[in-house]
Amino acid sequence: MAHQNTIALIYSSQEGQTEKIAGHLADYFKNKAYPVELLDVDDIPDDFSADAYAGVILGGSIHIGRFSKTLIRFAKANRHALNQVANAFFSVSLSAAGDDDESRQEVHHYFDVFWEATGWQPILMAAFAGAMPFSRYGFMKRMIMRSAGRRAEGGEKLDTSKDYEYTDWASVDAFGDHFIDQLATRQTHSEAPSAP
Ligand SMILES: Cc1cc2nc3c(=O)[nH]c(=O)nc-3n(C[C@H](O)[C@H](O)[C@H](O)COP(=O)(O)O)c2cc1C
Repeated sequence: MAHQNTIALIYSSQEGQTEKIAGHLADYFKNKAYPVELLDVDDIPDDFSADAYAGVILGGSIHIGRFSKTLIRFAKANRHALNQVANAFFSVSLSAAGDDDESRQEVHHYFDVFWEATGWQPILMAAFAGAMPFSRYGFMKRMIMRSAGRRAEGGEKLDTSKDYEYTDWASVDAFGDHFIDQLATRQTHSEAPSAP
């Protein structure tokens, strides 16, 4: 059983950017003296219990319009326990790097799909811009991301010999601060004396 002060940070990542963001958040919380458990959703132990933690954050990336099946399954199975503790969700996608209406609609659509598939409405949510690590892509991913990348980089400027990162780390830190606020509010409420 985890210590009651611990934050569980659970991520699903294909090329490493969501894992990097989750790792960044873990360091951010540790620097503020919160114990953290960083877990890949694919390696979650069977006896995992969300309500053994002070709070749980889930993070997942989008590939071809979808979050990973394991992440969806996990959020759906644990949705009631997640609501018993401080909770948050973040998505990672290339759409979140765009500042046009189409990109914003895509980001909202991904959240809608997540809610519909899991039945879980997290208290705190954020959409972070991801990355295009061309050096990590095989043939198929390179082909897919070449056209998506042209949109992100403005046409022919795209250089597929480079890795691109769009994550705004200040907004990741701000998300961490909002989560700490939520933890503090819950703690205050649970410590408050009950009404006579
Ligand atoms: C094959 C592939 C498909 C993708 N499809 C989408 C997509 O449909 N929408 C989107 O916004 N981003 C898409 N992306 C971008 C990823 O969400 C982005 O690269 C993110 O940083 C990946 O995070 P991860 O490394 O944690 O898996 C795609 C990336 C790849 C490689």
